[in-house]
Amino acid sequence: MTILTKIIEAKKVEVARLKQSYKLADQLRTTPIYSFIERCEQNQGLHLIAEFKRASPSKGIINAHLDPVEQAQTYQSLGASMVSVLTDQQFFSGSFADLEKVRKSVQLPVLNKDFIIDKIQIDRAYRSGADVILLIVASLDETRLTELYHYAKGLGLEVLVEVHNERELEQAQTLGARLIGVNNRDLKTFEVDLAVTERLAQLINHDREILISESGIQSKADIARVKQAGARAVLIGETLMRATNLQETLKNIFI
Ligand SMILES: O=C(O)c1ccccc1NCC(=O)[C@H](O)[C@H](O)COP(=O)(O)O
Repeated sequence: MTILTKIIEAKKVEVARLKQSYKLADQLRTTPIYSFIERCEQNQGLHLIAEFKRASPSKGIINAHLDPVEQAQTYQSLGASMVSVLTDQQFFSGSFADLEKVRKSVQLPVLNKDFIIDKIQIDRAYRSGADVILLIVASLDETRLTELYHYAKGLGLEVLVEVHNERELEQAQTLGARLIGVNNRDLKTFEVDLAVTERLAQLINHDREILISESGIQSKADIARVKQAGARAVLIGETLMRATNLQETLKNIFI
């Protein structure tokens, strides 16, 4: 069983529990939706999506001690255009409490990084203050992907559709997705290869689609490479979570 399959199996259990316990009326959204797409349209430069991620299946514990609010505020002060928050507990040591705290502490779009397979998770993301949700093409059949995509859009959320190969990219494009995340990490083998961004970038309609290069970005050379390929944003987690001096790290790698 691949790690993605394991995560999705665990999500099915989580969703079943959520359906028993989560009442929509419990928590209404009061914050406005911050648009990441508008930011990209207003500023043609390369955007940073900075991630809060304590742990991951490929790396184990990355940094268990950081405070999500301090980290997110530092990301904001250093010029990030969006903060990504992992909310999966079992595999990434994240939580919706992290997301809610981050939402309250920054004036930036917040991406809910999770493995969404059901509308109820979108309701929870929306009510927790997320502005953008992630849909991973590899983890959904076409009908469910389409249903979840339109459901989220109907709530006013933006949707980052994540792909790793040509077939998945075609599905994202058929949906009409504007935010397309190319994951450089193969979620079956954990192998990271920036050539995935370079390859798929050639198939992107750069006039309408916003290409986000995700995972494995560690250096100025990596950023230059994906930018050269046509990426409009980079999503960086581990490199920022391990940095002892975030300002220095970003100065050194971000162009
Ligand atoms: O990071 C993992 O090990 C992982 C494993 C299985 C599914 C998803 C996984 N990561 C989620 C992500 O998309 C990354 O956190 C994100 O792209 C940032 O990557 P990085 O900069 O390499 O931390």
